[in-house]
Amino acid sequence: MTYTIGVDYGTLSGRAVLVDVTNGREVGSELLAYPHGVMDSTLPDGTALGHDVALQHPQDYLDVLSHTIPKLLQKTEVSAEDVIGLGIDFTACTILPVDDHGKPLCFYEEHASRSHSYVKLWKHHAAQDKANQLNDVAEQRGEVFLQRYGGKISSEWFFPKIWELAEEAPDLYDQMDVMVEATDWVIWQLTGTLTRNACTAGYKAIWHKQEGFPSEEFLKALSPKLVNAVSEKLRGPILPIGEKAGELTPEMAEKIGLSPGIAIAVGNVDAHVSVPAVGITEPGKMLAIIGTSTCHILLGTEEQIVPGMCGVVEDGVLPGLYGYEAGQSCVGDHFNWVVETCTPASYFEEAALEGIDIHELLTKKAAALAPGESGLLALDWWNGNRSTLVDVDLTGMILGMTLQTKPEEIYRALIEATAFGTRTIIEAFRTSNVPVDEFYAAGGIAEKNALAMQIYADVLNMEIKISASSQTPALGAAMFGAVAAGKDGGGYENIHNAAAAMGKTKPDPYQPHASAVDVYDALYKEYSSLYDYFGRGENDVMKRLKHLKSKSTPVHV
Ligand SMILES: Nc1ncnc2c1ncn2[C@@H]1O[C@H](COP(=O)(O)OP(=O)(O)O)[C@@H](O)[C@H]1O
Ligand SMILES: O=C(CO)[C@@H](O)[C@@H](O)COP(=O)(O)O
Repeated sequence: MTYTIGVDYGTLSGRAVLVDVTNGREVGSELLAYPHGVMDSTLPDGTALGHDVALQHPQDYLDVLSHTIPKLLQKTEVSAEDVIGLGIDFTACTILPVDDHGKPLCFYEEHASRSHSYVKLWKHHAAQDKANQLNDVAEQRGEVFLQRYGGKISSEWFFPKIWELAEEAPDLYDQMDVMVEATDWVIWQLTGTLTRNACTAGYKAIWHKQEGFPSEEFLKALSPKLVNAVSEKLRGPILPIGEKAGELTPEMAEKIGLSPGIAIAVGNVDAHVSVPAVGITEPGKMLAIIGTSTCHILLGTEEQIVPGMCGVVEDGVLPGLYGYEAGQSCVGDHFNWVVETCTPASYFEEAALEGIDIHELLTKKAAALAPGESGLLALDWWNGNRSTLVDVDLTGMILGMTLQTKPEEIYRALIEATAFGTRTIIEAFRTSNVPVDEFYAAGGIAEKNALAMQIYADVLNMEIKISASSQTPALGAAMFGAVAAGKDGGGYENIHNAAAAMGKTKPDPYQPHASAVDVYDALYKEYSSLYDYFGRGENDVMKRLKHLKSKSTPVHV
């Protein structure tokens, strides 16, 4: 028997999964919640943090490896000699400043109380003003890269974050040797060598296989301080996803209980790594990872500009293909909002009596409604619109409320709105000559909510295949570990072969129901006209309301 390990670094915890190389069977898993969690109010020494700051401690990432892997082997009684490879995936853009030995600046005692020496987590939003300025400068200069990112660079990405560091802590900026994605930093610790991955370089740091990173002139136009941001601070070879980054060093092998010299895959990202885990290796098959928010990943054979996508990157998902990413900022978050804001105590009592979760109760009641029966139609912009409008200032809306409207009707209308949002994204790809012929879903909601998946099948008029794994990213990472080991090392020659043997979806995909498809076609037309009316400038009432809100002074009585 041979095994591979995938480690999935999420926002709050890291999970290692041991997988059988021959068939993708998940033999066991171990999780460690990050001891420092997300630091958004104070640093470990009590130093207070400002608004919109979200940091992490890199020691937690190393602790995940040294705590979970030895336990995993012990629990499953698998010998370290039988593990041939390891892959990881991470949230992104999650970056940290390090010295020339890869030591994070926050590990220096003298920097322990300086927020800029820590990891800036993907949802660190304190660089929004930098993102706004960057977008203005890029637009004025006619930078072509903007089109590849739906017209806007997000404050969550690399350049706004490094600019924030350069401006607010210039001495740390000078002291750091390189700024590195956490996924690449962990791989560096495992192999002893710095490599960067094409996925985060492309989607988060505006890198293009032919054009490279943004030019020095552009960086100088942002700030003279950033002129060396690419030549020095982003140094390091960029490897395509699917390659081997190196081999496990003896020191790390000792710490994490694996054999020295096993293959370590190039770093990867949680959404993108999931694609082969459901067996996708070719164009035309979209995977949606549906949870708190949704990421859509799709492969194509050519680089096309798709309005409002998050990015297109050659080799960014699988080698030899273009990977496209799009997304919806608010999905499960809406459903939670209904639970917390629109659901009376009697529903909670009923759920407790039935011994089910409140989401399950609302879903059960919503499932008893026919499509269109509630008379409601919603716009799913509770947290802005990521694709296709790329506008964080848009807000949500529910039309058709009456005195008879019930919580389960709102719950269902929001599920429908997220499905309409996904259909809008699919149509944007199709009209831009990027085919979407099949639809796959993974993530918490794909697994837990059958009604939501049936609604998606009906709204999209497509079969929906569900990932067979409840740990899809970790499975994907483990598969890349087996590919890094190679065929001669007991793994696979390439990710295509690994996906064929190890990737899986559940039997019995969701099928569209013809009668529901017709009703949803009619509702989608209405959704689209509201989408354009409120989202494309015909009526900017959402922005005017937001503006008024920001100007108003609260009245306290
Ligand atoms: N049964 C359910 N049906 C629909 N949404 C649910 C259900 N249970 C939890 N949720 C929502 O799913 C989201 C969590 O999704 P999950 O994939 O588990 O996590 P994450 O996206 O953070 O990785 C939360 O927003 C929660 O409100
Ligand atoms: O942005 C990406 C991927 O591009 C994610 O890593 C980031 O949104 C975090 O997602 P999760 O909260 O882990 O689902």
